[in-house]
Amino acid sequence: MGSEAVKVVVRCRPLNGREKALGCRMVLSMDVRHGQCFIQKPGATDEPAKQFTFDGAYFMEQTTEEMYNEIAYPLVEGVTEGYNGTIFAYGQTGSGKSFTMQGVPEPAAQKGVIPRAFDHIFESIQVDERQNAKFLVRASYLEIYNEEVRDLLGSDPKQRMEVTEPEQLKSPKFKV
Ligand SMILES: Nc1ncnc2c1ncn2[C@@H]1O[C@H](COP(=O)(O)OP(=O)(O)OP(=O)(O)O)[C@@H](O)[C@H]1O
Repeated sequence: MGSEAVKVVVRCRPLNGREKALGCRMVLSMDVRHGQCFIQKPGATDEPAKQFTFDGAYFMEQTTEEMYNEIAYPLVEGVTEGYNGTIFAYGQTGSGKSFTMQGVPEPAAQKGVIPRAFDHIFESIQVDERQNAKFLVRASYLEIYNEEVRDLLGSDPKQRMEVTEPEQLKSPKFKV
């Protein structure tokens, strides 16, 4: 994978029970090695498939473990060396964002990006051999849904937070 500052990868989940019951068919295929997706219009076999290329492509059988090792690992490794890094999942409802980021405990290969990043960071801290090195790890867990912000670790995760921009700081700040 190249050395661009921003990388975009795509993941395809299997059809769910509801989609199968409705008789939906998979219209997507992938060339995983080249990060390419092909979308074939149903019933239009004479039309060429629409083709899209990403920095990475993950199809149904690929695990979060593979995704983490290829995409997130180098980024989190950079964070342990003092660089900033962001991973975010984007997609319509039910597309698999939580499955990828939070994951499921079983099978182990589908453990999510967030718990993997936590393990990775704390392992790096444990093996850091610098004398007197101190580490501060902070975590917050916010939901932004329909322009509304909620603190999911707050005493009332349903309480809506106000987004303000203090004049002095000139940077956005969340306030309850
Ligand atoms: N790669 C995958 N393999 C198997 N099942 C998956 C995969 N991705 C998602 N699923 C399943 O699809 C369903 C929807 O996924 P998920 O809840 O992660 O979607 P979401 O994008 O977080 O949705 P929402 O925006 O509504 O919260 C879940 O039942 C999840 O277990």
